[in-house]
This record gives sequence, C-alpha cells and structure tokens, in this order.
Amino acid sequence: MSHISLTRYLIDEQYQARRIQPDLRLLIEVVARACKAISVAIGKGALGNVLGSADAENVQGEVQKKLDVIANEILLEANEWGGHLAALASEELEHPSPIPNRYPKGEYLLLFDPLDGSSNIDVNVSVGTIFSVLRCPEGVTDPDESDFLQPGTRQVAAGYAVYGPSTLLVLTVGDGVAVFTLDREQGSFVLTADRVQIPADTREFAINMSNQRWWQPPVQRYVSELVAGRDGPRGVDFNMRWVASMVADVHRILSRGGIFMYPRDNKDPAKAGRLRLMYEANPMAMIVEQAGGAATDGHQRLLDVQPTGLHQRIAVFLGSRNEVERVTAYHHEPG
Ligand SMILES: O=P(O)(O)OC[C@H]1O[C@](O)(COP(=O)(O)O)[C@@H](O)[C@@H]1O
Repeated sequence: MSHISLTRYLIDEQYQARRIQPDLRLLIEVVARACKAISVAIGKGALGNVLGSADAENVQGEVQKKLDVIANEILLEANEWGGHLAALASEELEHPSPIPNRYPKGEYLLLFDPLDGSSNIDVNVSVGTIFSVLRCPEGVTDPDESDFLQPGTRQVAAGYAVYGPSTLLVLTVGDGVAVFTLDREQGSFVLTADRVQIPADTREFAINMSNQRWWQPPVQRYVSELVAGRDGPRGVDFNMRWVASMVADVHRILSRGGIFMYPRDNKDPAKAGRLRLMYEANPMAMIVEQAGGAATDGHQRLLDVQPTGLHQRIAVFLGSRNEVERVTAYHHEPG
C-alpha cells in the first residue's frame, strides 16, 4: 500500500468519492490531531505524572482519572476554535459544550468519549478515544441536548483511536472503514488498511464473564452454548477474550472477527446496560456495519435506536454478523 496520509485519504473522499464536505474533512483532521496529542500524553505515563485519579467525579458518578480530564481538555480546546462545530458533547461533561461566541461556528455536532477503558490506564493496557459526528439541525445556532438526540443512522462520520503498542486511528465517513497508523517520526497518520471487512462467522467472543449471574436468559443461553464448545449444541469450540477497553476489544474484532457483548443485566435493573449510546455504542456500530458486521441492543439495530438522553446507556451486541444475529434471535424467542 503506497504512503497515503489521512489528509490525502480525506481529500480523495471529498473530491473523488464526493462523500464529504470540506469542513467535515477539516473537523476530522482536528480530531486526529487531538488524538495525537492524547497519545503523547499517555505515552509519558508515570514520567509525565498523568497516571492515577483526578479526585473528581464525572456526570456518571465515576471517579475521573487524570487522563480522562487531560484527554477531555485536549479535545475541547482543539475543536472549539476551528469553525466546524455548532457544539460538542463529552462523556466527561453533563451538558453539551457550546462554541464560545468569540469563535466561528460550523454545522456539525461532535460527541466523544475522550478516554475509553479508563480502568486500564494505570496498568498500561490499551485505551482509546471514541468519536461520532452528526449534523446540527438546520437553522439551529445554539444547539442544546435535544439537537444531539439523533439516531446513529444520522452519523456522518465515526471513529476511534487506540493507544496501544502503536497508535491507530480507525475511521468511517460512510464509505467503508479505513485504519491509519501514527508514524511517530513524521507525526502523521498513514493509511495501513482500507475497506476492512469483519468475517461473518467467528469462534471468539468477548464479554465480562464475572457478570454471568446477572445476565438475562437469552444471554445465559447464548454464552453457555459457546462455553460448552464442541460437546454442546454449537459443536465447535469458542475462545474468549476481554480487555475491558471497548476500543481494544472492538479493534480485535475488526482485525479478525468476533462478537463483543455488554448486555443489559439484573445487577442494576434500572440501567439499560453499561455502555453509552451516543459516544460509545453508536460510533462503534457505524464502524462495525461499514465493515460488514452487525450491531444490536439485543432487540433492534443499534443505529435505529431513537436516543432519549445524552448519557443514556444501552445493551451492546456487535461484531461478526452471524453471531450477532443469533444472540439477537435468542432475545426474540418466546419464554
Ligand atoms: O469493567 P468492565 O465491566 O469489564 O467494563 C469494561 C467496559 O467499560 C468501559 O471501560 C467503559 O468505558 P469508560 O472507560 O469510557 O467508562 C469500556 O471501555 C469497556 O468495554
């Protein structure tokens, strides 16, 4: 694959594929630059005094890590003055963040989880950033929360960065999925895989097994059949993986197939799941579908879910199409 930078890839999407507008291209480049800065901050680790807690809680009632706050500030600062956005929303902020009046405004809404997999930061396991781009409704100059509550099918772009052994940026603008690797010497993202496809079948599943006693019957049945392997109704063995960083688990699935599950469970019946619809499930669902996979909440296509809240949680089943369809079918069976 010849040396194609992110900028070149986006310019081709703008002029050849005629898929994106100039300001969406520039917005994605700004987000990518912010991910580079976050990658540098993470790379410093204990030497940069960025590990550990920030002694503050976010809107979800979770203790924030220092890097949650640092990553959030990097993304807010990088995106507020570029002129591409009408407003932003973050996992770390209760309400949408308006663009200060001193800066020009644009026609897009950006949502992000600045640092996904927070529980893995201090133990040097891959973490990431997840983002989703929507259009600001026509004629709205000061968007509020309701303007963000658009189904995932309305996303014009989605992506994630993985900060692991290498830093990767995975992106879709609705024309397949492209993977870029950060060339640390050049300081630029270079295309290393394009039109990535997830195999329809897999022998690998990802779920936090320690929650098993709380799962509802369809998930109990599906996972027990996987674990039973060749001696069970599936007749073949399945392997399990769980990094506990959604970006890392989803990237493995993008790379070699698999099914990722974070179901609704009875541990906290009030919660519809652990993961957030707007800036975790929806962008990942768009990427997975653009790579030929499937994504549901157990009952319906994730991207068709009508959001009701900026930080709402949802059950997530995504990855290799045939397995996602099977576990979803189990949710539709009577009894
Ligand atoms: O702690 P658990 O139950 O294994 O859950 C891990 C899941 O929670 C998350 O860490 C939630 O994300 P945040 O770290 O952004 O809060 C996902 O990345 C991951 O898939």
